[in-house]
Amino acid sequence: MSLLRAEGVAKRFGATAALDGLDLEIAPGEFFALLGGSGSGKTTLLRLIAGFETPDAGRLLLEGRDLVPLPPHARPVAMMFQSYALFPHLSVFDNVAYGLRRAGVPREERRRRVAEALALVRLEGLERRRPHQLSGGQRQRVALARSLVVRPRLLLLDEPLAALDAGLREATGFELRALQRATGAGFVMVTHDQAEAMALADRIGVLERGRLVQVGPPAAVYERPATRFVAAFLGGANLLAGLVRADGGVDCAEAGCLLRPAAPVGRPAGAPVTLALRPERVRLRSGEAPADAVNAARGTVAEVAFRGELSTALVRLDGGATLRVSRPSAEGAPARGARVTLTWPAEALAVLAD
Ligand SMILES: Nc1ncnc2c1ncn2[C@@H]1O[C@H](COP(=O)(O)OP(=O)(O)OP(=O)(O)O)[C@@H](O)[C@H]1O
Repeated sequence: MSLLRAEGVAKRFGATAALDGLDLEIAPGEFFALLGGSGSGKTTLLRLIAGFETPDAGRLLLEGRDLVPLPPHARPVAMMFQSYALFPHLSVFDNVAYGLRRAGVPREERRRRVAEALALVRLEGLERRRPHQLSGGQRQRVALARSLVVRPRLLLLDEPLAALDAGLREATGFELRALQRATGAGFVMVTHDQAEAMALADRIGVLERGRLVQVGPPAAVYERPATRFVAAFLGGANLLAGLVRADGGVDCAEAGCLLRPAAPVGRPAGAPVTLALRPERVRLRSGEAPADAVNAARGTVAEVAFRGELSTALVRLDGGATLRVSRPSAEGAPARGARVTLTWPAEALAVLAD
């Protein structure tokens, strides 16, 4: 059975459809990341699952049980807010114990479970401190302990790493992953950071204007984006437009060559189609390709940007399109103005649905 099941969930605020008939299934123990731009409905979905909002239509089931009639505290769900929402006047211990006290858990058990939760997030010894006496990373861990101490079946995390320094984010991300495995709870994390979502989650879902436009394992969504929005949102794919030929190839004037994807295009001859091509799948070599090349375009290097491990080159193709090419900096950067040939494997071309 799925842990969480959302069926046709809709929520409007006045004229705004924050969620527009959303279907989603989360498996037990899954780490799921919801990605989307500002205002796409990410927080609204979390608030509906937690019970802070009521859906206008649709169903929300947790382990088969209807969540909607239950008040927030009766749901086996916890939510960690982006701001952490710690009580400033309470100690770390009392912040973490809060949910247990409200649920009427006896004092001894409360002590034991708070100690367990603080050990889980490695905060032993800081029980008596107040939130203002902690670092940002420690405050984040108090918020995590407070969410986990009630042993939720599902933990909702709204931008859990957003308030941390860049340096802390990676380490804290690994910790989140380990906590998720240790507790066995399902995690649903909201983020607008695509790299973070892909690094942490078993599956990601991309929200666009209140609809989930694609759901799948990070590598699958990244390699095979379904729409222009997903392609652009996840790491800036190159988009190439062309016309389908009778033999299944795609004439692409802006690339100045024939595109031949490995998978069937699935459109009739003469139909327009757009293909996505990831910058790191493009190979760059100096010199000219033959004029009738397939999956090989000629162009001139317009810009080169060093980005540490990788360098990105912008190559203006003779057909007019500009392609982003990224490759390990260790391979050496091409010179600006150099004539180059770009090639890519057929399976790197993903046909977009729109
Ligand atoms: N209480 C509310 N009253 C009116 N409009 C709201 C309310 N909550 C959300 N909205 C609107 O619903 C839409 C979705 O908002 P939501 O907060 O879910 O987006 P989000 O994806 O979490 O965005 P962000 O990344 O900026 O937090 C937005 O257009 C927002 O302005």
